[in-house]
Amino acid sequence: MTTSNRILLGVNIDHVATLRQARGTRYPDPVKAALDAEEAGADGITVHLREDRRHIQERDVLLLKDVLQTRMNFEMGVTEEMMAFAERIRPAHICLVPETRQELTTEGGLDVAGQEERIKAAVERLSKIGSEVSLFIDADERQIAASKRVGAPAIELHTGRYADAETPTEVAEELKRVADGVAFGLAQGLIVNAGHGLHYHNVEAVAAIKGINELNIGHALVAHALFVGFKSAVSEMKALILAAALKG
Ligand SMILES: CC(=O)[C@@H](O)[C@H](O)COP(=O)(O)O
Ligand SMILES: NCC(=O)COP(=O)(O)O
Repeated sequence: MTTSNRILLGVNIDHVATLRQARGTRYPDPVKAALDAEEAGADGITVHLREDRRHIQERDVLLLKDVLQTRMNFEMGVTEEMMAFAERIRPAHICLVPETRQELTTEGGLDVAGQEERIKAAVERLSKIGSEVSLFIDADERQIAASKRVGAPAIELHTGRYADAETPTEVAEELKRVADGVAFGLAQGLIVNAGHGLHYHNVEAVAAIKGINELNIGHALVAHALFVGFKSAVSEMKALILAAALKG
């Protein structure tokens, strides 16, 4: 199997909206952040419309749909409300994620293997609107094989455990888990993306894994943007991942 050195950067703008929602203001506008990200080299824009609306709002998604020059990756829980909204906006990409209201962040991957019929129905329904559907899962062969069986063309491997690993041994183990997941996903004929918890100090090892199509990165990028501006934060991240992919 041949794999290229090309790797894409999807910029997740959720946490620009988190700052706005903290005060109920009109600023900072995630739509402005998305346009700046595109100018700085983002290959796509990711938004997660959470059931509790803690950050991104419908208004953001509707505006982005009209103004993005690249493509939207719409992250959503598998609920009727979200399915109907996705059918209305028809994003280029949809990533199905697990969601619980109380969680601090997305704490693990979607259990595709444990609910194949339900996820298969969702993938079929969303594929009909022309969206490329991916499943946000742990780097686990059982979940990857199930993702293939339910007909998803793509997966996004959750890198949170790698990002949270503390000792060098844990980091190496978690990185290997992601790399093995990428290889297994590619062998199944899936498009393999990855993301969650990646930042300027841990991203290179993941970007160096051969065959990853896209990394979705948000929280660290928004945090860095506070100090260097959104465009610089995106272009620095893009340069890092491209260099790592070329070396890897
Ligand atoms: C699914 C995913 O990994 C991201 O969309 C992430 O969920 C965004 O941030 P929060 O989990 O903090 O809402
Ligand atoms: N799917 C992962 C994502 O979009 C970004 O996650 P994070 O960088 O905000 O942790």
